[in-house]
Amino acid sequence: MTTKQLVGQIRKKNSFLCIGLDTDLDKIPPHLLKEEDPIFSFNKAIIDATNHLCVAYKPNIAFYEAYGIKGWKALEKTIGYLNANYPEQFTIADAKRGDIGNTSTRYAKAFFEDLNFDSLTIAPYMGRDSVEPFLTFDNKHTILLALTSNEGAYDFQTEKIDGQELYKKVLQVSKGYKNAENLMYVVGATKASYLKEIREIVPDSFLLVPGVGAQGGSLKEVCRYGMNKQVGLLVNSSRGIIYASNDTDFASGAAHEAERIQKEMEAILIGLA
Ligand SMILES: O=C(O)c1cc(=O)[nH]c(=O)n1[C@@H]1O[C@H](COP(=O)(O)O)[C@@H](O)[C@H]1O
Repeated sequence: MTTKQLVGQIRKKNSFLCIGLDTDLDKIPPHLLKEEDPIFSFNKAIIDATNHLCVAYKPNIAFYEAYGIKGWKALEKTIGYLNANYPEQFTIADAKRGDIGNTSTRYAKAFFEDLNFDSLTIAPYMGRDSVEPFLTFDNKHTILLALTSNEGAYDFQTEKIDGQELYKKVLQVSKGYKNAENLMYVVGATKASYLKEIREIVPDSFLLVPGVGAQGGSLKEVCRYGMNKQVGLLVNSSRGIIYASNDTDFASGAAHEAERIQKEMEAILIGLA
């Protein structure tokens, strides 16, 4: 999907919500465990109930790898279902990969070609030659971790190197990578106070912002400094939406919570909030 198409969807739906499919067999409604593929059944019901309220889905790959071949099959079925039935949805494989160039190329093939995701999260730590292989794919997006939502972000990301915080260096240096127009960045919603300075470095890039909902980040705070002319934000909530209800009404419970966030987004977009 092109960035222009993504922006078109955001405008059409008045939503920049990304729903995280962090599907955990210990948390899904127990009646689904009798199904042949409980992970896929859960994801399908959530997607069918919420797709009109969001513009993106983000399966976190750890939740699938945790179940071995069964989990990987459920992931394949989920991305296949999204691409076949809701091709307007932007899909994010949250895998946080990145390795020497030769290996990164294989990761890129796995997620962009074999599974056909629109985008993939990548750790920037190994530098230019670990990131550039992902950037060579047309209309595929590489989402680089800049300033993450967790406490450990303060261990390295905010530390200064030659007078500049590491996360700022990641933003600045990566702008010079070949095909850098295919880059987006992760900034945690819990780090909203940093967004003004982040926007000074990457005014036009899309930001994936996880950390509202279960981690307590504020949507309003994120929008105040993070939004740009094309909106430029994908705000993710996983547990807060998909586990809003743990009963037979789980899909409508998820839709209800997604709608609550979408309405808040709509109010911000039309300037009421
Ligand atoms: O790359 C991510 O998506 C990510 C980066 C980050 O800084 N913080 C973060 O929480 N995430 C992911 O976003 C999701 C957040 O889930 P909830 O806290 O349940 O909404 C999880 O899949 C995390 O792995």
